Amino acid sequence: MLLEITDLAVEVEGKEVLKDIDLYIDKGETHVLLGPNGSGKSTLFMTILGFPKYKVKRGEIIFKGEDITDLSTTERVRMGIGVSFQNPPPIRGVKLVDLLKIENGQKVEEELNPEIMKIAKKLKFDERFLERDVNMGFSGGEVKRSEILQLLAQKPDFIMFDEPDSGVDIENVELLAEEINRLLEKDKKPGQRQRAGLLITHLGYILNFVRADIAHVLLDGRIACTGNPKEILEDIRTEGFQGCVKCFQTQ
Ligand SMILES: Nc1ncnc2c1ncn2[C@@H]1O[C@H](COP(=O)(O)OP(=O)(O)OP(=O)(O)O)[C@@H](O)[C@H]1O
Repeated sequence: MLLEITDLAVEVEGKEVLKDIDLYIDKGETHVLLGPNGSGKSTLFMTILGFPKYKVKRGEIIFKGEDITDLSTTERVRMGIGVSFQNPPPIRGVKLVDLLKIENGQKVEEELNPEIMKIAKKLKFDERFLERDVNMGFSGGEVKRSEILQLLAQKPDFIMFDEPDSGVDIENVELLAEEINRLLEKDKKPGQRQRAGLLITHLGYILNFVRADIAHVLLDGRIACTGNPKEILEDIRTEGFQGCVKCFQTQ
């Protein structure tokens, strides 16, 4: 198992935001996290990444067989955890090209790895764009594409995507999805994949292009439903999240 989360409870600024979270994600799997605003989806991401504000009150997080519950974010990233943020902050004074080199394990003095340059061009970034400071004045779609490009440079084994399709136009969603599929090794057979992903989506549009194996619905800080992504999305569309409450109550 790549990631094992058991009995997790998390507090943010003194408020219990997550409770009783059990989540198991194996290599080759793509999981989806659904749930209404404020249900705790981003909190779960931040906790897996180990941001100090998110205090683990109970439970543990095991990654690649190692207990990472008390490790720093830097150590977790080094072990192969990556994320594309919903609204990453601008970084004044740091050029995108230099960040990509660091994420790719290169020295800033070197030329950017030609493979990464090729992917950058596929994502519609030219050399001039890469010279810009990270996220400074980037459009919404450019931010999302830059997040995916950075992940492609970093090549983490466990990748979290926080609403990769929000605010992205149709053409660019397809482009992004193609690169997400590349990151998640969808071209290989499931048994041969080394990576796994966890994806937050509100409307599920991205799932028309990125195949997901399992969906979980977070309600009020708890996983209320787990199952087939298409069926769960359909349930939510027809019955709202209350449909999931029923499912939770009958468990
Ligand atoms: N830094 C913080 N300080 C105080 N409360 C917080 C903080 N971060 C998150 N919360 C609270 O935790 C709850 C869960 O927030 P979270 O951002 O995880 O939800 P979400 O499911 O990702 O929502 P959305 O779909 O709107 O992005 C909310 O009530 C939020 O106000």
